[in-house]
Amino acid sequence: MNRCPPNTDKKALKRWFFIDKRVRQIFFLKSTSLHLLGPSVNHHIFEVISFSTSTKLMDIKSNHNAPVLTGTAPMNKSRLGIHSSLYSPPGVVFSPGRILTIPRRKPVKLDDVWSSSWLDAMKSSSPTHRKKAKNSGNEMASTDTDVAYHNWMLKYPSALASFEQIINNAKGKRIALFLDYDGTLSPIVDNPDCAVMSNAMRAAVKNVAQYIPTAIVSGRSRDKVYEFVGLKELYYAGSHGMDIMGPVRQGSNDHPNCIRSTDKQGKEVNLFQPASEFLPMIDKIYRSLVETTKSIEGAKVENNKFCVSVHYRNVDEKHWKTIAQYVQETLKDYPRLRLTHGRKVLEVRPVLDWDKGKAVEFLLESLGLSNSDDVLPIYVGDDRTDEDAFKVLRDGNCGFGILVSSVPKESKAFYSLRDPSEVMVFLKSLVVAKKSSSL
Ligand SMILES: O=P(O)(O)OC[C@H]1O[C@H](O[C@H]2O[C@H](CO)[C@@H](O)[C@H](O)[C@H]2O)[C@H](O)[C@@H](O)[C@@H]1O
Repeated sequence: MNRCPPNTDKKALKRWFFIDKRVRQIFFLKSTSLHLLGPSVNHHIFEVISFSTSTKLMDIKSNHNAPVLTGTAPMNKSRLGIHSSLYSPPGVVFSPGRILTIPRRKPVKLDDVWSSSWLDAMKSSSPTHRKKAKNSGNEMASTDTDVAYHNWMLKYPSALASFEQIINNAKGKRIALFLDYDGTLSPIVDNPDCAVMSNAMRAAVKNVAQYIPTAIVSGRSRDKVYEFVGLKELYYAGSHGMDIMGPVRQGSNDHPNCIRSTDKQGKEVNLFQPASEFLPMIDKIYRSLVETTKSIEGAKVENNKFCVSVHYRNVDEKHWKTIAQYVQETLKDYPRLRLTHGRKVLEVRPVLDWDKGKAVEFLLESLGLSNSDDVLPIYVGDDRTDEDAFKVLRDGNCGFGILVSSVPKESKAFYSLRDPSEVMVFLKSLVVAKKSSSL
């Protein structure tokens, strides 16, 4: 059943057909062979389907012409942390006769598959890359991108447009605010050393921290992010939450890796470093990665104390595969380290059950704000590592995440903000609400 919306002009008609075609293709894949393709493809499909309007999905779901799956299924990429994209998985062909064909491939070495999977992830973790890819196909003009973003916002409403709702939910509750740094408080820039925060943003963060307990939770080393933010009114968690400096609270934080320390102002604090035993290993792999990637123009390796970032933002795309291979080779000697993907960055970190979500729980406990119905934690972040925090809040049904993104992304957040400038408006609005006693 392929019903077209009535009274549409030519341009809208073309757009509708494109979206409809895309959703139908995906639905055929979903309805027949999802289990054969593995969780990463499942995620991919979920993401694409979230763009469609419910009316279109209803039309499509009523189509029972099941396709036939032939060929071999691609490798399950989920264990490599592959992110979904808006496009069909490479190698999957949708034939006009509704027969889904996955081409047979020559047997390949596992290593080759791994590096090409890494490459896929590197490409899909770059929103600008995805945008270029769409436009180069001439299938999706900018208006269509806008339509996609608009549809996405139905699922992740703007935290500014929904501000009144947020305030109503927060009435009578104590808010705790968690802020990611790069891409949230400072715009993404080519040189990670130059990701400074504007004075206006600094003032907004300082202001909000006067009314609401506020912590920065970053992938950067704690020292580095403190250098950028420079506000003593906040709590800081660096290295994706593996280095937390929080308040001292009697009877809490009795974790084995928690020690009393003093901050830069001489105040007594709790220092929690669950990955401290990895320090020599991280230092070693940092030096190896600097060495192995030095021949690749634009590559930059950053030591984030308990994790290492390998940046490829300034590397020509034709060398991305080489970077992936080098990092993969180096990691082979370190089974206790793993890799995650960020925004044009490969993140090497300890195999440890600790992430930004755990850091948020830890800080809430330190602040005496855990297990309390009258606390509303809000986490604002833009990256995949922030998803761990969004998930903790969503699953615990205790607060919510706000995803900062100018492109549609599947997320565990509840709300969205387009970019750091909207984050700043949101922070200022919280202050106004606090001052006017609306909160
Ligand atoms: O958790 P975050 O505070 O968001 O830190 C994540 C990574 O952010 C930085 O890299 C990103 O921002 C850079 C500056 O805009 C950009 O050049 C880079 O491409 C991005 O990936 C930081 O340099 C990394 O160490 C952090 O892990």
